[in-house]
Amino acid sequence: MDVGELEPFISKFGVDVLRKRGINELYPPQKEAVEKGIFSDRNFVIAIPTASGKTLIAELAMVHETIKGGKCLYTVPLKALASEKFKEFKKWEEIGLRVAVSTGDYESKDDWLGEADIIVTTSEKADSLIRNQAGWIRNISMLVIDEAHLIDSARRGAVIEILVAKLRKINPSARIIALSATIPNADEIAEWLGAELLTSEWRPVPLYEGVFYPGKVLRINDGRVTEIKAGKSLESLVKETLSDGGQVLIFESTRRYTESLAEKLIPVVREYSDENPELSEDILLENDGEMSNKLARCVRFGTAFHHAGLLGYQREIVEEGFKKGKIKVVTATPTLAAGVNLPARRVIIKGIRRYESGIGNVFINVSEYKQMAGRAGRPGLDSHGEALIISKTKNEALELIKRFVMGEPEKVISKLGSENHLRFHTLSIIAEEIANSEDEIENFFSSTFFAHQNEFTMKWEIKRILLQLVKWDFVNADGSLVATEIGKLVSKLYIDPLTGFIFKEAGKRFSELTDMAILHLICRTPDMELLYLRKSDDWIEDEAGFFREELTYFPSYYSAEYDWFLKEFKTALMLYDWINERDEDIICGKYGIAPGDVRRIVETAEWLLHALTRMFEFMENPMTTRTARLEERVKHGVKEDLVELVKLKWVGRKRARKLLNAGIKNIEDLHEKRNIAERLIGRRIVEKILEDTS
Ligand SMILES: Nc1ncnc2c1ncn2[C@@H]1O[C@H](COP(=O)(O)OP(=O)(O)OP(=O)(O)O)[C@@H](O)[C@H]1O
Repeated sequence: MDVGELEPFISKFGVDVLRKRGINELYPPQKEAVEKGIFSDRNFVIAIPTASGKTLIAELAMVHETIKGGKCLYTVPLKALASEKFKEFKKWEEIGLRVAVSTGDYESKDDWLGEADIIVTTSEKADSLIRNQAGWIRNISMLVIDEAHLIDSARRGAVIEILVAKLRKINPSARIIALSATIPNADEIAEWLGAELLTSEWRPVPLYEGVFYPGKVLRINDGRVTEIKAGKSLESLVKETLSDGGQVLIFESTRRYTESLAEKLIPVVREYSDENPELSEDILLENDGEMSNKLARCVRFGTAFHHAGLLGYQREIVEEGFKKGKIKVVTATPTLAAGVNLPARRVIIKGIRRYESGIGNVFINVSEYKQMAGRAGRPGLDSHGEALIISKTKNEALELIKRFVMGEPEKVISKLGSENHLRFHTLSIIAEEIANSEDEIENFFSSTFFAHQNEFTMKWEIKRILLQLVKWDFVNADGSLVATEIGKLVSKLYIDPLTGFIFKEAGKRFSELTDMAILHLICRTPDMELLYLRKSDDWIEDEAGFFREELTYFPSYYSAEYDWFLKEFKTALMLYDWINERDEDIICGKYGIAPGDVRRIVETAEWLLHALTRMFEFMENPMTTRTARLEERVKHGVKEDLVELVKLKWVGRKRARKLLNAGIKNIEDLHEKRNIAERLIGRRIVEKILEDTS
């Protein structure tokens, strides 16, 4: 179908936008979506393979919707994906559509979004906007859920269901379009949404799947296995693709393996890659610790590793470098398959097992395998993509074929039933006055996917949770259910009610706490990501003993909570080192983590300190100024005297300290003493700082 045929729905100018992007013909599933009524007022579930043009189907529907005067909300699971989609959708501004992205702080209404036609955001942010009663939410006439199969995610899935249920309450006529990977029970999701189902196996680049064992590749085509001669090692597979002008993406099970493999492949890759001195230098822009240096060395010679320990800007450099062909091989943990669009001609799955504590090595899910394999093949560049699982022997290879290549992905199962999700969302629907009786709460949950999948009622769970919320003073149950003022605040802050309760109790009991005690307090909440305890972490106990008198809680050595407490304390101690300007590399070594972990935990701590400050403020606790100051220090990882300087982009804690020691306190000083600054932190960095502040 020529895109010209879309003119009645997206206007002539809309068609021009498509053509400018090089899109002249619709892909078969896109054509089917048009024929099935994507421009009608029906809901849709679109479950088709990766890169087969799902996003474009939603874009067309949204453009049509906004031309009709509607307003669209496009939700994604990750902040990084929101920016990616925002950049893509901005092309529609050419025809006058207003596109916006919002992933910022919770507890804001973002009123400026009222002006936008298409808003891209994470599911959590969308839910928080509803909680903060953003008026424009009522005008949303279309909700697009990207990666809807993530309803299955234990941590992030529940909010997707809640979002749908809330939007249906607020605006029953709003359309819903769910985009999903291919899953066996897409029909169940479609039934739940009362939606038209579109499934297809079509791919823009054909995908060959297979298994490698030394000397052979077994390729599966239409259920038949063909033996193909191959080299003896993973290196030979990489060489083969590179010598043919392709790129390789390799999945490994742990971060450590991705790093050592990327390094090991340098001698193979450098034969086929130009050196990338600038990219390599850029990797060290904000951090020059051990991991960053390792990555810089790899990137210089055309390989890279990609995992959650990298800093955000380093991940971007790797992704862009790979897309531009400067990086030929990326070794990644499975998180990359779920999040980023980074196709390669050959995908190699080396880590087909994952370590589960208490169980040992287990196979990954078939759906995870399919996500990874689906990354093979770059549209327009490769005639086909190839996904290969690495095995040691022919027997193992045959087993892997049966299990993964021929296997069916797992069904999507709702995770809303767990107590923490129910507690979190029950308070919110009471606070937002969506429900004010037990029956109404039950009725609300009955419109979720969980209720669609499960016959039993949630009556008893809801009763139990209500008792708890009343006991914590977040809900008043005299007559109809009403959220108390502090209960409303907890809901708007987007924290678990249990976190709210811990903060409230601390606010009642204490009017003076040390930095360490406050950091430990936030680490006691269920919203905090805790560090693991390693066998070599005996020293944590000694350190905890040292701070014993300051802490708000210190269980007995014999209690069941003691080990958990040590994890909380270890995390708090890491934050304490961070705000006292301990070297980041030393922190990483001391706690067994990478810079990306430090930043992730810091970001969570910052958010929780903000929530704590808001609650203390509400309770008129005198520690409010102290917790607010601590929030700033945690954000930048500095002692108090550096807070101003680190607000400049590219000025981290180390650079700021060097500058301050030389008497440079702000941007004016930097201009004045540019020569000194360049000597201290490097010419390129100073240039970047001045560029970004001019
Ligand atoms: N009809 C088309 N003709 C040419 N290119 C297209 C067409 N439709 C989509 N594309 C391009 O194909 C690429 C992948 O499309 P898109 O991102 O929509 O796939 P997707 O199914 O949403 O992928 P994912 O599963 O990763 O979310 C994009 O670069 C997009 O611009």
